[in-house]
Amino acid sequence: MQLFNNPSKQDWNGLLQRPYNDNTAVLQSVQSILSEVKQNGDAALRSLALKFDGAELKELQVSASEIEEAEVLLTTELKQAIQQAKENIFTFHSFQMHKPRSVETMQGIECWRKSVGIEKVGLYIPGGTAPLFSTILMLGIPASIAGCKEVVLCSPCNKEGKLHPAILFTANLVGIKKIFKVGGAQAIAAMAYGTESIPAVYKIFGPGNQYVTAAKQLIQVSGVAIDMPAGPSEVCVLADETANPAFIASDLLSQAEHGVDSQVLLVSTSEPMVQKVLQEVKKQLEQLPRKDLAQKALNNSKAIVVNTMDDAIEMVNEYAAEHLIVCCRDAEVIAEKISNAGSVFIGNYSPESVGDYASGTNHTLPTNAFARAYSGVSVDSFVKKITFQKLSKDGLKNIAQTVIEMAEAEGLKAHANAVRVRISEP
Ligand SMILES: NC(=O)c1ccc[n+]([C@@H]2O[C@H](COP(=O)([O-])OP(=O)(O)OC[C@H]3O[C@@H](n4cnc5c(N)ncnc54)[C@H](O)[C@@H]3O)[C@@H](O)[C@H]2O)c1
Ligand SMILES: N[C@H](CO)Cc1c[nH]c[nH+]1
Ligand SMILES: [Zn+2]
Repeated sequence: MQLFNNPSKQDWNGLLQRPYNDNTAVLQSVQSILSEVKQNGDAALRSLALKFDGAELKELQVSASEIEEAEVLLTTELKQAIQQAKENIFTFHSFQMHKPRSVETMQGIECWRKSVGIEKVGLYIPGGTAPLFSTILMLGIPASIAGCKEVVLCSPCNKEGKLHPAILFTANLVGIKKIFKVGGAQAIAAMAYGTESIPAVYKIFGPGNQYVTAAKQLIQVSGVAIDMPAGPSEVCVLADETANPAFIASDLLSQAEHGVDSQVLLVSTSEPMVQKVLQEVKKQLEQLPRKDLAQKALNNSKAIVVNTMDDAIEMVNEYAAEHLIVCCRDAEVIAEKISNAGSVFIGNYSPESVGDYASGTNHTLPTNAFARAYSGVSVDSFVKKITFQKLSKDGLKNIAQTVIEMAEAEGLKAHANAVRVRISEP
């Protein structure tokens, strides 16, 4: 992790760049994967599974017996943990569903809006470097609360052509039956275009590596919606001299261990504090089984010291991190000043890992500064909001002149007539 001391504001933009900003090569190879799947369907999926996952697949869909067998392969403790996480995530997300409320905009004109679940959705569950079964809870629970009728799940298999039992157990727990052993950009293509085995969906959700994220961005031109670009994980920690260096180091490493393309950032007003964190990072890194991955991510990562807390807040807002941890005096007051972040963790006892797994909030979040404009996944992501209106005859009379005036000014006489014909009815 490189240390930068009081960089000038002109240098901020360069400093805050993500490591793999130029994804031209990734986009090109993903484009050819998308075309291959569009043309050759299941056959392309089999050959890409061999190429990227080393697996020779006969059936792409997980069978009912594979799902049943998975349950006995997990410990009771893990099943209980998944169940607890499910309950918290359900509690947080069920509060996001609103009952339609009708508003009378003028006398006799009633308008309302209703949320309707998207009928067919596809969930991508990352599995290249770790089987992220927690992501199934993050996507499957809001999909079920929203009332999505058809849910398709894709995740890459191992060399033996199998999905991790925790993926199968968790999918079954949230009621997902259509599970496919397909990963990477090819999974996104399959859910967008449909193949002989995999049904096409209307919207695709879920995080993934650079290939998966590029594929989600590219398939939008074919009319399929996506949740957001949720690429390689990142965390930014905002800390002053009151923070605990060991806690901060553990948070930075928790996201660095996701993969070589992750980035972590420490922004602080205290150089001595940053030095202590850097020492702690070295110490704690040695204990990690995924030390090599984390080390590569740390090579892309930065610790930045600034003069004032106002500068620090401005910097983290410009960076727009997927996750922001605020470990400062008056952390709650500072958190109120955050305008760009996927999810914020306040104070010394709110490590990001709790949001990754079990506190209740969603961990599928915008990366690569997309938090400036996108929100993380929620029940809203799985619904369309349809507006309705009903006018009485008197209501139409009340608004008639307004509409006729405006329609005629736009030169659209037929629009005006649709009102006139009704109010002139005897
Ligand atoms: N933003 C979020 O909300 C969020 C949440 C969880 C995880 N993540 C991120 O998801 C990512 C998961 O990545 P992963 O790699 O472990 O799993 P993954 O499932 O996203 O990707 C694995 C697949 O990538 C494809 N692939 C690998 N190398 C390729 C190449 N050279 N060309 C084309 N395709 C290739 C293969 O098909 C492989 O099956 C991590 O970066 C993690 O940080 C993000
Ligand atoms: N930190 C990831 C989101 O960027 C989510 C996750 C899943 N498992 C562990 N972490
Ligand atoms: Zn994580």
